[in-house]
Amino acid sequence: MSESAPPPPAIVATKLSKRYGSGNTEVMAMQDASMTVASGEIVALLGPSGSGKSTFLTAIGLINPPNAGTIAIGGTPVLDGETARVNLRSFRRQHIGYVFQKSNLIPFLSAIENVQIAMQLGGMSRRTSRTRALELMDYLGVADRADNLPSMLSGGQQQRVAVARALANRPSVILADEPTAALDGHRGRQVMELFAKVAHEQGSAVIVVTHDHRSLDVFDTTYEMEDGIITKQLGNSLDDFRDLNQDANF
Ligand SMILES: Nc1ncnc2c1ncn2[C@@H]1O[C@H](COP(=O)(O)OP(=O)(O)OP(=O)(O)O)[C@@H](O)[C@H]1O
Repeated sequence: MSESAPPPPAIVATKLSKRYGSGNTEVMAMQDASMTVASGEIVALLGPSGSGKSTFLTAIGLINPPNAGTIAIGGTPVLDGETARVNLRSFRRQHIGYVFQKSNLIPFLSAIENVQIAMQLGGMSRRTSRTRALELMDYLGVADRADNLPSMLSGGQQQRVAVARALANRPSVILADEPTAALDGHRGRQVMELFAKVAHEQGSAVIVVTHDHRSLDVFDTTYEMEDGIITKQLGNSLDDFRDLNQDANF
């Protein structure tokens, strides 16, 4: 029996750089930032304010292209510097789920309609999208609030609905920018555990930007960003311990 090639990593970001402004207002927000994330892996990106985390995440999310570097998602080259290799809007809708710091739910739609709309934009019928939205909301523990407006939900419930919306189109990549910033420690941890569950059970690659060091144990790998530069910290995976042992000449 011939061995089949391993699947490509879900995310390969190579040497991403981004400059804002010019002359004396120039800021080098990201410099040669690289990261590879496997399907089913959940990664934390830490770093002080202004270190470039959102710049990196929005580049991977195909919202804010880098000036230089390449991004491949699931083996497909999508960005080469500022040049798009695919239709970014439809690629993003199909493959990437994005969760912002605030839930950004549409205030005049019910919770379930907020989830459905992500699928209906992709052409799914109202009825099918309602069934899937209910399943997702059940998975996330907010099905009982499906018909409430966002203003009637707690911050944690709103963030769960936002996560359901991000998961709606079964993205292979989920990106979350400080998703627990508005939540207390307990609810914040619940949301982080949810992301880990989605990564490990559904095989999505998940990157979470966070300042919350209390939930770091849910992540497989931790990266730190400082002055636009990313470095990998020791992960929890076997490979990292193997690497460490090799470094120490065991
Ligand atoms: N649109 C922009 N125009 C000019 N400068 C920007 C822009 N966006 C970000 N910057 C600058 O780029 C640098 C990196 O910002 P970024 O928002 O990526 O950092 P961050 O690590 O996400 O910060 P925080 O944790 O405070 O959200 C900062 O110096 C910031 O002021």
